[in-house]
Amino acid sequence: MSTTGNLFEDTSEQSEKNPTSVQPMIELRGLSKTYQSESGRVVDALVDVNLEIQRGEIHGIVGQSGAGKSTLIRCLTTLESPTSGEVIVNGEDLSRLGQSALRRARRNIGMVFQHANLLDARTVEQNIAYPLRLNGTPAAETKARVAELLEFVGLTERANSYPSELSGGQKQRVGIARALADRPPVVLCDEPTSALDSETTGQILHLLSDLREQFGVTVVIITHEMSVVREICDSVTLLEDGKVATTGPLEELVKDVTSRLTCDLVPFPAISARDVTHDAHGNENALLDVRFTSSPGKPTGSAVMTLASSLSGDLAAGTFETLGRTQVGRLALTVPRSQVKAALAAFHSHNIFAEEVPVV
Ligand SMILES: Nc1ncnc2c1ncn2[C@@H]1O[C@H](COP(=O)(O)OP(=O)(O)OP(=O)(O)O)[C@@H](O)[C@H]1O
Repeated sequence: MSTTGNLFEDTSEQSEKNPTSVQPMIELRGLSKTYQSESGRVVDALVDVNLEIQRGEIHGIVGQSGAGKSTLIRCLTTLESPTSGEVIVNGEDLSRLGQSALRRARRNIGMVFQHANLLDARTVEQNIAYPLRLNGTPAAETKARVAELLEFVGLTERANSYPSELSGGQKQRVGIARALADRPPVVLCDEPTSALDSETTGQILHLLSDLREQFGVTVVIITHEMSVVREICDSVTLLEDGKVATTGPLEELVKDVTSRLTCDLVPFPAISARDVTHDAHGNENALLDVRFTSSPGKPTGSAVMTLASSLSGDLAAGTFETLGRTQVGRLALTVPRSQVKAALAAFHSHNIFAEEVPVV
C-alpha cells in the first residue's frame, strides 16, 4: 500500500494560524436523548454525556448492547436530534445550524460501516466516486481523487471490479476510500472489523492507523471488540446505560487496575483448574489475581515477581499489555492455601492489587 499527493490539507500550518484548531475535534456537552415508544415506554438512551475527542486522535467508544453507542453515532451524524445538549464537530454546534449549513457540516464526517454498505450495481471506482458525484464535484477532479484513494487503500488493480467480486477486507477498503472521498477531517467507523477475520482485521486497523499518522484525520471507532481498542486507540469512552462511565487517554485510564475497562482490556489469563488446585506434593493451592502497572521510570514487574516468589507463589499464567506508555500486568498466581492471607497482606502493603479468585 502506498500514498500519493496531498490527500488532505496540511493541518499543522492551519493550527498555527487558526486558534480554533486547538479546540477538540468533537465535543459533546450535556448530550441527552430520550425515546418515547408508541406504547408510551420512555427510554433514556443517552444521559448528560460529556466528552471530548482531540484532533488527530483515534478514539474508541465501547459499551455493552443497549449502552447507547448507536444513538451516539446517530446524534453525531445528525440522523437523530438530541433531546438536549450540544454536539460540536470541528467548532460548529450541529444543533444550531440551518439546513444548508448542516449539509455542509455533515461533510466533516466520513462514515465507515460494519458491512461496508457498497452499491452492488456499481464498480469499486464508482462506489468511491459516489459522494463526489452527489456533491457536484467536476468529473476530472473526481477521477483524480478516486485514483489517489484507490492507491491509498491498495486497490488500483480492482477499480473496475464489482463488490460481489471482492473479499470482505477489500470491500471494507473501498468503504474507507469512499468515506475519505470528500476529505472529511473526521472518520466515524461503526464496528468496522467485527465481520472480518483476525488477519484482515489487522490490515484494516493498520489502514485506519495510517490515515491518522499520515494525514492527521480524527478517527472514532464504535466497537465491542476490546482488541481493537488495545491495538489502535489513543483514548476511549466506556458507555454504561447511556452514561459515560469513563473517558480519557487509554494509558491514563488503565492505571486504575480495578476498573471495568481495564479488566475488559486485560482479562484474567485463561488457565486449567487442574494445574492450580494442588502443588507437586499434593498440598492445596489457592489462586490469586494480581494486577499492576508499569511505566517508563517506574518498572514494577520484577518487584512483583520477587515478592511472589518470596511468598512461595508460582506463576500459573500471565498477561502483559502495553497501552501507550503504560504496561498492564495481570498474573494468575498460585500460593499454598495456608499462605493466602499473608500473601494478600504482602501485596497490599506494596500497593499492588491482589485478590483470591475461585478455581473453576
Ligand atoms: N428509536 C428508538 N425508540 C425507542 N428506543 C430506542 C430507539 N433506539 C434505541 N432505543 C433504546 O435506546 C437504548 C440504547 O440503544 P442503542 O441502540 O443506542 O444501544 P447500542 O449500545 O448501540 O446497542 P447495540 O450494541 O446492541 O447496537 C436501548 O435501550 C434501546 O432499546
